[in-house]
Amino acid sequence: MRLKGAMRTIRVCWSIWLGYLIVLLSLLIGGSRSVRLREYKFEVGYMKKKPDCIENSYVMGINGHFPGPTIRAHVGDTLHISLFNNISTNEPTSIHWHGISQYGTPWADGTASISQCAINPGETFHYRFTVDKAGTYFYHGHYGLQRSAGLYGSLIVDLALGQKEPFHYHSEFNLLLSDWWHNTSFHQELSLSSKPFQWIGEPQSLLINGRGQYNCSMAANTMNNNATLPQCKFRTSDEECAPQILHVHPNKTYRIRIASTTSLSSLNFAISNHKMVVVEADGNYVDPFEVDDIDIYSGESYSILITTNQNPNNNYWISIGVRGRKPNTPQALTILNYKKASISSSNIIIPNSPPPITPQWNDFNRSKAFTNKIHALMGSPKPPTHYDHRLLLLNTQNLIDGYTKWAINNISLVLPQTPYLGSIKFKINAAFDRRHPSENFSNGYDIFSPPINPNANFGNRVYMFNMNQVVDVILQNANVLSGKNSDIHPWHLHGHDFWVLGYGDGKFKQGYDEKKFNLKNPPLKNTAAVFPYGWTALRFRANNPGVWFFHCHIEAHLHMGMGVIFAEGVQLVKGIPKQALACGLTKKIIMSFNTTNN
Ligand SMILES: O=C1O[C@H]([C@@H](O)CO)C(O)=C1O
Repeated sequence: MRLKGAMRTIRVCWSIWLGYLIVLLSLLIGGSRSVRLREYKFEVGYMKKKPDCIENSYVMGINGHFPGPTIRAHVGDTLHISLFNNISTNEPTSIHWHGISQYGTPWADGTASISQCAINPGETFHYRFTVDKAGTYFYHGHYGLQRSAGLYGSLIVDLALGQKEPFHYHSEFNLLLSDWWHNTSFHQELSLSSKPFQWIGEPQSLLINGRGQYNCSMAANTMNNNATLPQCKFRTSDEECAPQILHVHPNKTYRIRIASTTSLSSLNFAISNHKMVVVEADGNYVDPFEVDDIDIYSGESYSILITTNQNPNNNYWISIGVRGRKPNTPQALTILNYKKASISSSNIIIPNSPPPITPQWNDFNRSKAFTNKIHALMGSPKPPTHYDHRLLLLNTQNLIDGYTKWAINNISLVLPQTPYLGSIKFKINAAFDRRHPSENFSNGYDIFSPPINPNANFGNRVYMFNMNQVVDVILQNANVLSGKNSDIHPWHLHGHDFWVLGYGDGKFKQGYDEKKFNLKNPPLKNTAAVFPYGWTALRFRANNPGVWFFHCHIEAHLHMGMGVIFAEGVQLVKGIPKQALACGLTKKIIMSFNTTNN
């Protein structure tokens, strides 16, 4: 009896301990999930590749991969990426995590001369930051023209475990779009910086996940250029440049994440016979809307849903083509393969109808109609109804000492040697021009004529905001130097999302045009286009202590000075790692600290 009793007691104790153990384990697992640290080692360097099937191309890759490895994390995770500069051509580097707020870690934003010192060859920089919003993002080089050289990759943030998206899908694909030149980024840099200036021209190829095919027959057909071109290669394996084919099952819903890291091109994305429902833009949910195709500007990302409800015995084209600039680049193509339509590594069924035709490049009304369909999903944060600070930023193409540049309110940005984050925090006046930059431009400026005074100045002033101020930015487009054109410029803000309050044609009329602002359900984005001869109105709250780049996401335009610097609450920034500021005029100061606790 006694023995039985003792056995029972032991069993009860065991089950209690087992219970404790399970709770402890689940806490440990659960706890570590909510604060999971994800570590990556990135080694940046050049490698020989053929992104568009042309031999002897050199791309900037990571760990031998182009595009770089996809980072996938959950909301709340901390990423630690140690970035080793192994670039053999003696170039510094830095990587920007596009769309990530960097709240509390502004030194990890990856902007050389702004948030950190450029990383020299042989050095390792440690990026540590938390991802706080689910969505489709990417990362890319933010030094020189390294994005054009191929330094980019995807960054996907999933919801925290247990959370649900406001839409349903069976499976997903991830497409990172880019453009590719046969001239190296060195050549491009040289031609943009020389006197007389030489424009880089349109890209030779468009790439989907780093793969394209230069001037092959199918793609070129779509440009009515049906010469005796090489066959496009659609085999699924053994061809380095063969496109990644999207294999689907019939009657399912798929999420396709699409991000554009193009250096120049505005793109149109379409899938033959399939409607798409847009559900996410730049990491924010949008009120779902159905379209046949989407426009996507450099720096933007979308998620679309498609339903595979077409004849399952066929395959369907997926295409991207150039919009917004007179195209001189064939479409990039891949295939939506219904698993029933047989496919083997050597035999792919080419869709039986031609690829979708990219809409007219200069049908800007069509572009605006798409953009105006994007609204925030109900329940998204609403914009404040009033602003505290309004900037009117006019972009012009100018000549400075005979060099062709872009200027904002007559200043073409040249970054200083010392990162602003350090020089503002430690009040080093000599590091940059402390005067207030201009918040407006002349009332009489005629945006439809070439600049009357094409001379602008170089500068590096900073727009300083008080913490939590509501800032309006009106981007105003204008004619270029030749007086014959006005380009599209996709503007990207670091450190914040902004509400896109509206777009308009012509010159922004203060006191009148704001009556048309959408304050009800404007989308939150981090990149928005300003259309030719038009304006775009943005609103954001300056609530992220740090120094933030705001610039045209066209790599060549940024290189030509098309950007401004915003700063707020820099004195609140704590714990900047020494290595972020160990250069220029902050080097001595930062090295004298015992710890990172500045
Ligand atoms: O910045 C640019 O310069 C050229 C052209 O305006 C002058 O050559 C072009 O197409 C741009 O986008």
